Amino acid sequence: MNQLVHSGTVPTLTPTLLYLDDITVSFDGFRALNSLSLSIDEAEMRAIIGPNGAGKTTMMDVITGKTRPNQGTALFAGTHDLTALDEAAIAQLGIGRKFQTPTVFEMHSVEDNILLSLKADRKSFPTLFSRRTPLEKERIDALLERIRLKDHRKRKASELSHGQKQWLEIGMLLAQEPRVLLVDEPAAGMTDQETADTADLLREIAKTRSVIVVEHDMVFVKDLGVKVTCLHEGSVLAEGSLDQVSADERVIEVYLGR
Ligand SMILES: Nc1ncnc2c1ncn2[C@@H]1O[C@H](COP(=O)(O)OP(=O)(O)OP(=O)(O)O)[C@@H](O)[C@H]1O
Repeated sequence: MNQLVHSGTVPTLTPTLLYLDDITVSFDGFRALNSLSLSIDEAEMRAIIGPNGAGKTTMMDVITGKTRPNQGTALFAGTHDLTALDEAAIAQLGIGRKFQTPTVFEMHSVEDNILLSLKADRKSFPTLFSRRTPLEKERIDALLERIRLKDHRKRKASELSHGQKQWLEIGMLLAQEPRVLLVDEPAAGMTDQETADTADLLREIAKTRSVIVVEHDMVFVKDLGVKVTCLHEGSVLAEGSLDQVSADERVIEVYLGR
């Protein structure tokens, strides 16, 4: 959905999907988010960087309804007020979140993990033994291809490498057709090759969906090649290309170092 944004005197239509404005979250008086404003377009990938304690996780918690802000606006697709919805309702809207540690069904095969996610709205136990519809089979194949696990479909998830488990979980989230995917440090603990493949995977996903990636690995962020937002003390410190943000004196001071 497009959102009307007034730039100067001429209103223009921009495809804003996620709009945060003046978000503040206080924990016993300490502001984890301090008047944070940020907007993400439809099918945009954004990298969020910043020092420990900058508020990155708290921002994701606000978007997914885990934490309620004390003040501010959080709109999804121009109309849905995220501050008024619970986590389940927000997930239903199409906001998927991947935490840092992979959570897959270890004892099930790779393809059954995807199948369970396709059918997540039904009871999982009977569905594993029920026939796969041709449409389900087609979707599982497409997802396995996308997450680079087609040749591993029959293996137990527990046998996958750490990187492959991360991809599997991304595939499970994709099975739910999110409009935006929030991903927390996907490259942590991956080999160099897996890290490069993950950057490719996220770029492919971002052709049709928005992706927000929280990341500390600057090589990976460079590889993503997307707009970067640096948070500090709960607000946006700098925003732009990685080159612009990493040349910013304030970012160097609080995060990147000299
Ligand atoms: N439930 C809570 N109660 C009290 N303080 C909290 C709570 N959650 C977060 N904080 C504080 O809010 C600040 C922001 O934390 P947050 O986890 O959002 O930062 P971050 O940017 O994700 O950091 P990191 O890179 O270390 O994950 C930190 O100072 C943290 O200690």
